[in-house]
Amino acid sequence: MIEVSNLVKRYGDHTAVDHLSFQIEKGKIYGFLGPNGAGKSTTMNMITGYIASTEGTVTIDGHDILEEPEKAKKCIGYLPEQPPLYFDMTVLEYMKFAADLKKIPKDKKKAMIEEVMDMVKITDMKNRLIKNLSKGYRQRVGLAQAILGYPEVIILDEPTVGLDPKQIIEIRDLIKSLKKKHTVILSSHILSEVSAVCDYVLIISHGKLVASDTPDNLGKLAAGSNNLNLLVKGEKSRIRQLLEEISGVKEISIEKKSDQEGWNVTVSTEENADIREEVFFKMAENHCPILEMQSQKISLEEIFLELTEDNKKDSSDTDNRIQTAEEAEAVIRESENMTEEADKHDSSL
Ligand SMILES: Nc1ncnc2c1ncn2[C@@H]1O[C@H](COP(=O)(O)OP(=O)(O)OP(=O)(O)O)[C@@H](O)[C@H]1O
Repeated sequence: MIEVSNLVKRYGDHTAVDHLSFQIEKGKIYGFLGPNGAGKSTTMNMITGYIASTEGTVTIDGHDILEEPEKAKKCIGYLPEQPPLYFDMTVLEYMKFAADLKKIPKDKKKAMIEEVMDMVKITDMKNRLIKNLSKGYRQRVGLAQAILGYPEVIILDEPTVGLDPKQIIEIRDLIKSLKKKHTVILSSHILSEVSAVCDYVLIISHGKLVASDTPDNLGKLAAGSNNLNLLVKGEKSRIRQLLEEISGVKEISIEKKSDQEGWNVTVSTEENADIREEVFFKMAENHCPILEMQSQKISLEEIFLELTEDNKKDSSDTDNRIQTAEEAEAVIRESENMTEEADKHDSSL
């Protein structure tokens, strides 16, 4: 569907996107994840033909975005980070304007606009000036123009930034529903967002692709290892010796906490090595009873932070935006009370 090959964007000496290559298949939701300044918007702007690449190519359904821009762009609906809205138009006027730009046939225009407005729930606001809408409704209008014409691919740059919790949930549900008929690419710097919505995640740091996989597989991808934590009774040296005999074991640490029976054992294993059963039988056969066993998976969050750590340290663009799921949730909780106020304000206008 989309093929990005060795894409590079340089601004003077600064390389914003550095030899990116990936493929996008039909009918999935892809998440472009990376810290601020990683190069997400620049990449999206090149995919959609908003800006030209320094090197590399983007083809959409076989059409090169620079050589056959009209044909390629016909397949794409784009919601940039700043929605391209005209504040002095009403929602309906803007939708008609967007439909004309997209050359939607006259006989289909009215029905399609009504259908799309209904889909993103802005029908009640159709006669309201865009400048009088809340941020959430403006975002929906931006989304409506991206969906208009039902392009095969819908590209959304940070679609939930600045929205309140209720609006975030609604927009996420809407994005998920788009998957039935469209391929969706969205960018975000919030990990919980991509793992909640996307089938496939591309992690970008310093303009480079540092990992790409399903959220599940990325979650399993340990940065070298997974840990198994045990509480075991028996002789310390014997426990160590037995564990050393198991293949896949990388490191063993054995400590005793004064207030408890048995040894606290942490075994770090190679990626994808599941040694739990072997540990259980070996310890049982050798009369070293296991009192507790817990396998510690490395979270997607830890992987994301590790893969993009340098970017966070170096980035001159780092601002006060939310970086982690915890921060996002704290903000969400804080702003929960504001949701109803915003809704009341909208319906009183
Ligand atoms: N027009 C430009 N001129 C010079 N540098 C630019 C320009 N646009 C972007 N950059 C730089 O390119 C890098 C990537 O920016 P980009 O906006 O693509 O990042 P991003 O991952 O989308 O971040 P954010 O989430 O903050 O938007 C940044 O260092 C940015 O300062």
